[in-house]
Amino acid sequence: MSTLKNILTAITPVQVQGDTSMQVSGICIDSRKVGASSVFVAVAGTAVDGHAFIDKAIAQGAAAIVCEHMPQAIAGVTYVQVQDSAEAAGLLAAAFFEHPSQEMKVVGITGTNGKTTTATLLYKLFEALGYKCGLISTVQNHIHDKVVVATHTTPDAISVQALLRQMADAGCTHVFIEVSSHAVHQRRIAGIAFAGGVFTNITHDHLDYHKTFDEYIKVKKRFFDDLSSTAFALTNMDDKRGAVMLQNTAASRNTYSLKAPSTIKGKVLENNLTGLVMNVDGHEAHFRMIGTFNAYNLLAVYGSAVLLGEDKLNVLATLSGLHGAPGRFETILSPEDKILGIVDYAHTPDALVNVLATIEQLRTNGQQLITVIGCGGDRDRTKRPIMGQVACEHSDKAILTSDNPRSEDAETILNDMESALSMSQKRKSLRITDRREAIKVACTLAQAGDIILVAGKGHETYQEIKGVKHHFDDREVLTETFKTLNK
Ligand SMILES: CC(=O)N[C@H]1[C@@H](OP(=O)(O)OP(=O)(O)OC[C@H]2O[C@@H](n3ccc(=O)[nH]c3=O)[C@H](O)[C@@H]2O)O[C@H](CO)[C@@H](O)[C@@H]1O[C@H](C)C(=O)N[C@@H](C)C(=O)N[C@H](CCC(=O)O)C(=O)O
Ligand SMILES: Nc1ncnc2c1ncn2[C@@H]1O[C@H](COP(=O)(O)OP(=O)(O)OP(=O)(O)O)[C@@H](O)[C@H]1O
Ligand SMILES: N[C@H](CCC[C@H](N)C(=O)O)C(=O)O
Ligand SMILES: [Mg+2]
Repeated sequence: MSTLKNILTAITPVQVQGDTSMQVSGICIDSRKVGASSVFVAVAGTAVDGHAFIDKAIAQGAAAIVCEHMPQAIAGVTYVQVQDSAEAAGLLAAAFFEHPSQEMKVVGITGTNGKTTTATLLYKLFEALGYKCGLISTVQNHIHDKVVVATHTTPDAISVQALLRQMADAGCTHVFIEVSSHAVHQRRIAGIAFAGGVFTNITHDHLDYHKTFDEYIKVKKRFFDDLSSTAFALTNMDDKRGAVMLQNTAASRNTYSLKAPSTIKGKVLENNLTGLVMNVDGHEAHFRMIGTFNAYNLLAVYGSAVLLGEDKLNVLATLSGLHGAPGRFETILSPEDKILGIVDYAHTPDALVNVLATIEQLRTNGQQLITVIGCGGDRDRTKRPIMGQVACEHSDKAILTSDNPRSEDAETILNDMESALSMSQKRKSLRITDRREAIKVACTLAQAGDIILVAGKGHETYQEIKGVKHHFDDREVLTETFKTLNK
């Protein structure tokens, strides 16, 4: 427990009205979770404005309210007016939890694709090197060896500080955290002292939220703009926007690439279904990760580890034996190895192009590729026609199906996916709304030697339809179907 006065030292309020000497029991951005003596921070969201719930928070026992606009009548609690309550929520939570990030080395990974893979590999690498580590990722969070369910890629400002406190108390020395663009924009990361920031890439996604690609770039860049001079920034120079990320950062500037000039240079020497052979920073190494896109993730991991002070050769030797994150290029062979199933989390046009290009490089003459793909509802609509085209263009057969329709009508999403298909692309496509059925049809069509890619959901173990999450796991469905069809 701390006093309100104590935690207020973390921010510069516009004004404070009322007593600040009381003990506070927690910081809350959701009135529904407010308990006695907690501080409610009213944040304007995308759906509603938290300021509308101030009375409810007071009725539930809030000791203080942090807000951007002072209400007309002030009742029995302390009010703290701030410029930006989302930012204040993070800073106050960091102070409430006694700045856990300052006790560890916290590295944030941002970019459209590759965050989970890079963060997970870093976590596995540093655990293998003998450190106790934390991982905050889309798939799951880890407090050393304890798994904590993940609800977001980057948790909200309060949850993330609570998680970091648990990590510091458990003796973690390093934390690897995915930093989504939503998290930067909503200031979920305010109050985290980063030891490093990594940029993977930026391509089409989330334009429903950020509206324009320029805005999306600016938000990602802000993460680097906010790094301190003691931190490192590491960027991918082969990405068009890689250099921009470093433009205004106070952190040390470091770069990696396969093509452009950079401080950490890599070269792919071999790329096949067993993994990659690369030259990394002058040393040859074999990795279990598949595809050129993973060569970038490996360089980001290697670079971060070296910038954190680890020995280069030790890093490469340890990294060599590691597998990536679940649901990323996860292979499932049918009984007797007749058909190769690949489950991948590609849910952006760029990720889909990359994974299909990787399969194209690896397949041999005569192997047919059948792709099963859907697009999520309540997310960027403009990526749907592109993903439909990409799937048809790079596959022998594309089965367009549902992903997580969420609140949307699955048929509307499929109409969007089909809307830009050319005649020849249409001829290659099938539309099967039910995802289980779509996977079954793919398995029925596949002949011995063929490849089935099931993309978009990766590690997910549910399908969200109209607010209900039904159990669904692409890997399970593929495995079961292979068995029942005896393929
Ligand atoms: C679009 C989006 O990012 N929404 C996030 C946002 O919610 P919001 O702005 O819609 O909140 P709101 O409902 O308008 O409410 C505003 C405020 O009023 C409060 N409130 C609301 C109701 C009430 O009764 N009382 C109350 O106090 C809310 O707690 C909130 O503080 O803030 C919430 C609290 O942090 C998040 O849970 C929520 O994530 C939603 C569920 C979500 O699906 N987000 C996705 C898009 C997301 O964040 N994805 C990224 C990864 C993307 C990627 O990399 O591919 C992620 O980091 O997970
Ligand atoms: N460096 C990369 N460049 C391009 N595509 C990649 C890269 N790494 C992975 N991918 C593709 O993107 C998919 C998602 O990868 P990953 O989960 O690591 O990304 P992410 O950034 O964490 O995604 P999310 O935004 O959902 O959190 C993978 O399944 C793969 O198809
Ligand atoms: N972090 C991404 C995940 C997308 C996964 C895909 N299966 C979907 O539901 O669109 C998002 O929230 O946009
Ligand atoms: Mg992720």
